[in-house]
Formats: sequence, structure tokens, C-alpha cells
Amino acid sequence: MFAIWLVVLLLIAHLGLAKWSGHAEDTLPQLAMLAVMVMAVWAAFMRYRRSPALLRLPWLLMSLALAMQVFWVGTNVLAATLGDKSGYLAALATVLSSLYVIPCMFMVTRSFAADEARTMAVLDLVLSCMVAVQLYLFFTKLLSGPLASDPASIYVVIYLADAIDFSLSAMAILRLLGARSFRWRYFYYAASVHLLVNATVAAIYNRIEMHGLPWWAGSLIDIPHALVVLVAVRQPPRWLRAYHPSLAVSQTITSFAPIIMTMVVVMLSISTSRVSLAPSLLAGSAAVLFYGLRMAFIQSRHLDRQRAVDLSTWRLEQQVGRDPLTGIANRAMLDTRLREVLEEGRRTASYCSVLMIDIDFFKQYNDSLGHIAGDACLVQVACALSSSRVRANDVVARYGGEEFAVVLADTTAEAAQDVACRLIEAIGRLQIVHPNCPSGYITVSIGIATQAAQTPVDSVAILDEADRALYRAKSQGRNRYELALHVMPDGLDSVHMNG
Ligand SMILES: Nc1nc2c(ncn2[C@@H]2O[C@H](COP(=O)(O)OP(=O)(O)OP(=O)(O)O)[C@@H](O)[C@H]2O)c(=O)[nH]1
Repeated sequence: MFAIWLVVLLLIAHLGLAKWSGHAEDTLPQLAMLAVMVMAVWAAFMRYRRSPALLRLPWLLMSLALAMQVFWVGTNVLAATLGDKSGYLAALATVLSSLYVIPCMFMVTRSFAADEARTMAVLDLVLSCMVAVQLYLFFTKLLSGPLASDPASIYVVIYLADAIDFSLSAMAILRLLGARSFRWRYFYYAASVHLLVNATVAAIYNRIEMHGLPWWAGSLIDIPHALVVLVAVRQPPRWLRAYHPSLAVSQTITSFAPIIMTMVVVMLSISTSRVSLAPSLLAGSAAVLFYGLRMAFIQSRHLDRQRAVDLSTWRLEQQVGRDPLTGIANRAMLDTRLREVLEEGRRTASYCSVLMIDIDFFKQYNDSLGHIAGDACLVQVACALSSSRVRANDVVARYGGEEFAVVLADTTAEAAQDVACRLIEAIGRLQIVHPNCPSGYITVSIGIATQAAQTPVDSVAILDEADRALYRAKSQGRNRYELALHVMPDGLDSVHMNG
């Protein structure tokens, strides 16, 4: 609150001193104006210090922009007080007035996203510097030498300054409308208030100046700075908290922001081409080129991210369809693949076979050697089954417990029997000792069901058939396979075999 009263006192002092001296540009009123400006820098800097990490840079840029104005006005005051004959101070003031644009441009056009690449920031910085250089060239060429006395040149400078000032404020307002977090809205609110009032005041001041400044005119310049103090010190208005733009609005505004920077450089290049052709052409082409580069960069990052998302989706799908113990397909994956294979068989009028495999006397194995040994046995069996399958597109899955299933696409019952034989042999070769089993080693029993080309079945029915055949293999002594009774398409009878 003290800061606000101090600013009000300084405003009154400025008016009083200007009235007393009768000239807006006398040293004493200008010093009062400088004090108001310094207070604005202080207020923005305090916000910078109190802000979270991501918001520090924008507030720092605002403090810098305001500080540039302090130096610029300070240099002018010094030049007037010292009666700067050499013109160095006046030249320095022109440099400072051009430099003011860099932090302003930067703070309203950058996305400030935490994950944004440094290259983008460098490109934006180069573009902002180009604006400053072009402005400097323009101001020095038009406001010094023979052109300086021509009112037409001065109006060109005024219009150009208006165009830049109002573009900056329009951009700040747009960013305010697009900011989804309250803290960002608050920053852009402060920036909009300052930039818009500053643009309006500068437009009025420059035009009044053409006809001689009245004593009160300098106080106009205090207004945008006094408002920065007011906004930075007081509680933000309620609507700022209540307002919430949609994600679509916010994203559109953020992606639209960079083109403003390019537009300002191109606009400046066109205006300055009549006073300095080569730098203008260079700046204009660079702006367009940089915009293209930015787009290419965003596109490539987008593609990279898409690739990463695709990869993690694929990994996730793999994990979802895997049995966590054995690493082979789980029941869900089996169902999906079985439906696909059966459908493919129906379309191409080919045979498809399913093997249901169950470890023999597994309960006894668990009971005698424990569950951990049981788990290890399941892993070994799963591994042997999957490495013995016939083709890469056959599916080996853990059906549940100690039961496995193998889906064989485009496979007749006869070929499926060969596979079953091979699997029984492969498990036998493992020679996993089973203390409570007649053969002394782990063995498996297999039930085979086949979808005939002419009699299609659904996935539940074929699994059921294979399960019944497995039950028969168990009841007929285990360590063998049996064919389903109902599905015997290629004229084979129920066959059984001892492994
Ligand atoms: N270690 C371990 N055991 C399991 C797992 N899933 C199921 N089992 C066990 O597997 C055994 C299956 O027993 P049963 O269904 O009676 O079959 P079996 O003893 O193999 O007898 P047959 O199939 O008739 O030869 C049960 O003791 C289950 O606890 C598992 O993930 N790990």
C-alpha cells in the first residue's frame, strides 16, 4: 500500500513541478517521471523474485523492458541537462529505445513451455534483436540528417512505433486470454495493462509533440508505469481467477504467437527497405526462414513424440497380453489370436487346430517340491513349448494354472498330431525330475481339436473340444495326446500315442 501512496505522491509532484517550470521536458519534472518509472521496475522485479521458477523469466523480461525505458529517459534527461553537444547521449537514447523492444517481444511471443527446445528460444532472440536493429536503423536514418526536419518522416516513425506498440499489446492480451493457469494470466494481465496503456500514451504524446508539448504532457508517460506498480502490488481482480479458457483456445493462441514476431520483422523490413535496403532484405528473409525452421522443428519433435508414444503403446499391449510368470501369451491374447486364426481359416477355407496341454500330476509336484519349484517348472515348460512350435505365427499361451494352449493356423488334425508329438518329446527332453510320477519326470497330456474347412466352429467350442480330448488323454494314462471326437475333418480316427 505504501508503494501506491508513494507513486500517487510522485505523480502529484510531477504535475506540480511541470506546472511550476511551465515545460514538460525540464529536468525536475523529468526526474519525478524517472522516479515513477524506477518504482515500476522495482514492482516487476519484486514479482520476479516471488514467482515460481517457470514464471521468473517473463517477470524478469518485464523488469528489463521497464529498466530500458528508465535508461532511455534517464539518458535523454542527462543529454538535456549537460547540453550534449557531441550527440553521443542522444544516440545512446536511440539505441536504448530500440533495445526496449527485445524483452517486450520476447515476453509476449515465447511459449515459455518447460520442454521447449533451446533452439526455439535462440531463434526468437535473434528475431527480437533483428527488430531492435531495424528500429535503430530506421530511427537514425529518418530522425537525423536532412530527413529529420520533414514532418512526413516523423509521421512514418510515429506510425511504425504505433504499429509495433499496438502489436505487442494485442499479443499480450491474446496471451492473457489463452493462459490456462492463473499465475500466467496474472503476468499477461500486468503486461497487457502496461503495453496497451503505454502504446496509447505514446501515440497521443508523439502527436501532441508535433505541435509543441504542453506542461502536463510528461505526466501521461507516468500512467503506464504507475499502473504496473498498482497491478503488481494490489490483489489481482476476481475475474482473472474465474476466467478459464478451453484447451483448444489456449493451444491455438500459443501456436499463433510466433507468427506475430515474424510479421513484425517482415512489416519492419518493408518499412525500412527505403532507408536501408540490404539489412531490411536480410532481416525479412531471415524472419520467413526462421518461421519455416521453427515449423520444421516442431514437426520433427511432434513426429519423435508420436514414435515414442507408438512404441510405449506397443510395449503396453505386449505387457497386457503376456503372462507375468512365463512371459508367453496370456488367456486374453489367446482368445484374441484364436478368434483371428479361426476367422482367417473360414475366409481361406483352411484347417485350424488347437492343442490344450496340461502338466501331469502337477499337484503332486507342487506338494513334494513346493510352489517355487512349481513356478520354475511352469517357466521351463512354457519355454520348451514356445521354442518347439512349428511357425512364428503359431500362438503358445498359458491358459491358466498348469494348462497351456497352442493355436496352429492353417494346420490339419494330422499336422497338429505331429506338433503334439514334438511337444511331448520336447517336454520329455527337459528331464525335470518329478518324485511322484510313474515316469519319474515331468510329462504333459494334450487334447487336439481342429476346425474343418467345411464345418466352422467358434473359439469357445473348439477350446471345449480340445479340453474334452485332453480329459480323455488324462484318463487313458497321461503323457499322450488325443484328438477331439467331433472334429475329424481329414478322415482320421481318434488317435493316441505314448510319448
Ligand atoms: N507353482 C504353481 N502351481 C500352480 C500354478 N497354477 C496352478 N498350480 C497348481 O497346479 C496344480 C494343478 O493340479 P490339478 O488340477 O489337480 O492337476 P494335476 O495335479 O496336474 O493332475 P492331472 O492334471 O490330472 O495330471 C494345483 O496344485 C495348483 O495349485 C502356478 O502358477 N504355480
